Amino acid sequence: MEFSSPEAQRRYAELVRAASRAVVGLDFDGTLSPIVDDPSVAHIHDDAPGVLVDLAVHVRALAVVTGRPARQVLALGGLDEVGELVHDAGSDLFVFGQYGNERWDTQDRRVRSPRPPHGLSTFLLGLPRVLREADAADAYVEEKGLAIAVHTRRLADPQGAFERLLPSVSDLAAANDLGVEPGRSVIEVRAPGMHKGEAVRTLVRETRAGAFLFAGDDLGDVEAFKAVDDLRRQGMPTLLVCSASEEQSALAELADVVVAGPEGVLDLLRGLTADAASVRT
Ligand SMILES: O=P(O)(O)OC[C@H]1O[C@H](O[C@H]2O[C@H](CO)[C@@H](O)[C@H](O)[C@H]2O)[C@H](O)[C@@H](O)[C@@H]1O
Repeated sequence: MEFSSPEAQRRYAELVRAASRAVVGLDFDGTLSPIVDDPSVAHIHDDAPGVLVDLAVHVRALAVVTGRPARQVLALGGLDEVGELVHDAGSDLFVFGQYGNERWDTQDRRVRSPRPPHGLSTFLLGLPRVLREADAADAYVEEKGLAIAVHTRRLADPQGAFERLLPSVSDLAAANDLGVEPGRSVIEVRAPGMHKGEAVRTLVRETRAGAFLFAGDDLGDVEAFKAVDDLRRQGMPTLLVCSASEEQSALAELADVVVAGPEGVLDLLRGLTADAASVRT
């Protein structure tokens, strides 16, 4: 684990001392789940359920905060079962899906979801022309109910296709009152307004968190990082963790700790569990 500064190392020690009041917020793709070509089979890392349940004994709550639909991440992560074990350990598991538009938690156990934004069906009708004109007709289009994600990872030139598509997909989104969320070989189109930072604020309010760790890997996590940074400025012990990849470096500059992908995230959480246990005894 590589701290960005001595200050960051001190922040980790503060978080350990405040662990019993801490919420641990985790992105899914690229953080709990290794990146794969086909988004429909991006299962949680094999070790993650056990690591989360072990950590649950020491913290106030765990949360998965993702761009995925909540039902899909519950399935890919086996999070219903993880939630039962987390609950048995005396903690709670929250799932914020679609960048905070959907939610599920171990108290309620139902997915709460708003209606899809009005412009989404018109956007979808115009999308094939935009894909053809950007020479990306074979891009994979993931329909997520509240959003549409255009994936370039499986094209011959993923980055080139991404760059050709971003302006025209953004124009079509704006014409339908929608916003864009660029990510790792993906451009997501969804209603503007909600983001992962709002999920962080909701978690703090509902759990009365006294400390916060957030781990993410992509641009969609920047708002969560900003919300946690606000908490830090108010005096709360916090830690920002970047699950590093060669594809995206934006979060590394903002993080206290940079770790090597999901394996590194799980190692950090194992360390936090051990350190929090030693503080309790
Ligand atoms: O907020 P996240 O949990 O990081 O989810 C963001 C989007 O991730 C997914 O796409 C990414 O993961 C795929 C599977 O590993 C990969 O093929 C793709 O290139 C990545 O961008 C997902 O498909 C989206 O729906 C999520 O919103």
